[in-house]
Amino acid sequence: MTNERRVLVHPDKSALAGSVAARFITKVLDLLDVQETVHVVLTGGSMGGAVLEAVRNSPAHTSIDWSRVHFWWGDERWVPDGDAERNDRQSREALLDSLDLPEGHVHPFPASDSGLSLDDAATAYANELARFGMDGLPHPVFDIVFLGVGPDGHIASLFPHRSGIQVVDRPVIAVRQSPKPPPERLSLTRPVINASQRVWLVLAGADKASALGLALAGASRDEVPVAGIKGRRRTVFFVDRDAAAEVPEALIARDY
Ligand SMILES: O=C(O)[C@H](O)[C@@H](O)[C@H](O)[C@H](O)COP(=O)(O)O
Repeated sequence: MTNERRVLVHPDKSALAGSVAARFITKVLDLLDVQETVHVVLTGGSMGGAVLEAVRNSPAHTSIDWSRVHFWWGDERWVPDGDAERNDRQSREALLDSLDLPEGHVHPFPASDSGLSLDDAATAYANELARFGMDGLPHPVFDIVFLGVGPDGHIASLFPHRSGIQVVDRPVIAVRQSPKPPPERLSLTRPVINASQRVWLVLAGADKASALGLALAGASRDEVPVAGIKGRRRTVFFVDRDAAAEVPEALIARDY
């Protein structure tokens, strides 16, 4: 079933993290058989870290030549470098610090103590994306984009009823007055995410059920931003039972 949205349901958070980690390892190995490098976008949020920890704890991850993998982020919180709130710090602690990665393959958003303004930081990240442009686009065509989903249906830092989810003329936006703290953030935009080969949304918990149900029932992206997300080849929602409570039965595949 190519390029259709699929929902894979797991019994609980830990099974979910383990299953996504196993699929990720297998997919990266398969991709590296047929292409030189793999570009992955990481996410903040609770499940983002849990999946990366499960990758680190899986002995199979050592079969990957990580020096051929690039890591980017879907969004970042505008706080100082090394702050515990930064998505990149969470990802580094969960996995990246334990890998042998060439420094130029890790692409964090600038931090609030970088000397750049928030707007200049957005431009700087757009320039970094452009250095790896593919298919005539000013950014990589990502192989795998991980996204968490907020209870309000936001993805990255694209929130309901805000202009960010409608932006199509830039790859990166500066976000102010975010409804989720901290108020200032940087985010990839929808066209960059949707140009990716695969979008893997990972979400757990009963507080996500309504957003997921609405998104799959055809809500607008303005109301529920995740509704506007679709990868070129695959869009998979990896969820636990609680998050799946309002998903139409016909869309569900159970991974247990
Ligand atoms: O900076 C952030 O917080 C995120 O990148 C955000 O988009 C997150 O992924 C969702 O809010 C889900 O977060 P939880 O899994 O913690 O609910």
